[in-house]
Amino acid sequence: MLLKLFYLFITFLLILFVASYILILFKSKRKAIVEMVLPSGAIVKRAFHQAPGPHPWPILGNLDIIGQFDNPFKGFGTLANCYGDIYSLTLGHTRCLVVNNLELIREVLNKNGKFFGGRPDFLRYHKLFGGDRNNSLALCDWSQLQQKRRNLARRHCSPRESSSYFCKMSLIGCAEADTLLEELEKVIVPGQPVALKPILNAACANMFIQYMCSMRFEYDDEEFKKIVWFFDEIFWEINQGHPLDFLPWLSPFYNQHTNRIAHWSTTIRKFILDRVLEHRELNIDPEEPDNDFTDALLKSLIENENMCRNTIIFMLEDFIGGHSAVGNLIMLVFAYIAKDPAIGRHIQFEADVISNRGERSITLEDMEHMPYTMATIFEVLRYSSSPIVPHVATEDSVISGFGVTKGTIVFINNYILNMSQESWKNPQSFWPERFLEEKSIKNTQRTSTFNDKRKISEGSDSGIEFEENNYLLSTRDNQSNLNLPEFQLKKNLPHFLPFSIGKRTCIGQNLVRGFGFILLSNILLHYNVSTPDISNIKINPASLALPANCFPLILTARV
Ligand code: HEM
Repeated sequence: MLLKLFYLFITFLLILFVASYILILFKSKRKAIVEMVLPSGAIVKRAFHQAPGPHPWPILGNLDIIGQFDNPFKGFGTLANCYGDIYSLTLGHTRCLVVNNLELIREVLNKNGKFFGGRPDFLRYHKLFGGDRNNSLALCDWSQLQQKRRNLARRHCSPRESSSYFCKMSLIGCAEADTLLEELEKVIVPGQPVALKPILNAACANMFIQYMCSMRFEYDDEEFKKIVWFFDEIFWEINQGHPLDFLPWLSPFYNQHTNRIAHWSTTIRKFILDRVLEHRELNIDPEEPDNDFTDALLKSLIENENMCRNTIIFMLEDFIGGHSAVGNLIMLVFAYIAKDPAIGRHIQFEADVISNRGERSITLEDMEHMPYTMATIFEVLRYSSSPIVPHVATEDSVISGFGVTKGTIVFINNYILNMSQESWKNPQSFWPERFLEEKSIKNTQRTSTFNDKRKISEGSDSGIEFEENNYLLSTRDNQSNLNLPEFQLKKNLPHFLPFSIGKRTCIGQNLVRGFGFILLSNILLHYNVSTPDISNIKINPASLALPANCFPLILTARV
């Protein structure tokens, strides 16, 4: 009897292996069928072979190869040496395409963006957004609702320099930075390391919540502290690969993990509902202009039949959650400063000059006069190469002559772009100066006001929205008097895509730069940052996320 069971089990496994292998081979051999328009105007269907790649195993596909690397994006780069800049992989049973150079990335995200608007169907994504990842702005597939949500969010959450939203961001950021400094004074014991990340994240969360919902929370509010921590856990989680993504049949073994993810996000949504929305819904006046993002969301409930109450709770979850990205980014800046104090001293030099040695807080208007500070933020973005959320082909298409079948996940390898010897001098070194250039005469002699800015990235497809820095002549004179170096941020680096390009580019990049700058500059204006033990600072390549419970730092008040 036992022997029979054993044979049955072996037969079952064999069938499973064979079925898996047939499915994998079928998916990898299938040609993409694409309609082409001939010069005569006639439309014909043509079949295209998929890009080559390593031969897949049953069940695992090529997960065995990727699993050998401490970071998948490093692995993608190594494989490019064997298979070229575009190649296919099979992860579990999912067909994937990896693109490794700028031209190909543009071809996917810009030229053919309409065919690659989907997102992967990972179980963890569903768990984070109430069982349906389409509730999330960043993890949903492209749709009309998404277009509407993006437009609404862009209006409020992508403040342009000339807008009133930008002034609002500056005021909120500076007020919260002052409160943070008071908070730090309370918790810092001279010479002792402090767990900075939760406090920094709380300050970022308050900046975001004030900007989007016109309210803030105390740093010792236990519920607030909890959701800030959970947001940070989610940011870490979402930046990690997980076996479940490609082997979803393992889910019974990861129940505890997925339940934990669901718990984090339901707790956050309950907080948003109880402590933010309920109070706001009572006070909404449809006749009054929008005061903030929450007003706009609540009004869209009345105006747009596609919107429902859940949609706006999820949108607030998504957008308030953006604060964790800023907190992690600034923690990373501090990590690099702790490793190389000269970087901190350069930023402090700029901060001292602009604020007349701390006589006033640093505001967003100072951003363009502190190019080294911004260059340091950009260098962290380059060096940590935040992965671009994978895209998915929504129909058969062609990239660089290779067929891409519907459902293929496309990995955009911006890590390889950021570490390329051709694009960057000594890419392995952390060197903010690479983002600076000497200010041209043309630029420094312009006479225009702070509000008179022309966006020069128009027509460029760089994900970074650069503004031309036109200083008032008087401001320039001040600058020379103050002896600031005549440098500016390099503009329009087409190979630098930290926020991606195309129709799903990041909506939060202006908030990142604005709030990130205010936090970094004001903290360094008042404190030196160091570490009790440099070996504690562990930074993963190709990741902007640090574990929620990460290294402490020593903050020493400047005299
Ligand atoms: C350092 C911080 C950040 C980095 C490096 C970053 C980077 C990115 C990248 C690479 C994408 C993917 C674009 C694509 O799929 O092609 C993205 C999407 C997105 N980001 Fe960010 N982001 C940051 C912070 C934020 C913040 C603070 C917010 C919100 C307040 C935000 C909101 C979004 C949204 C909504 C999307 C999805 C857009 C869509 O799929 O249509 N991000 N971000």
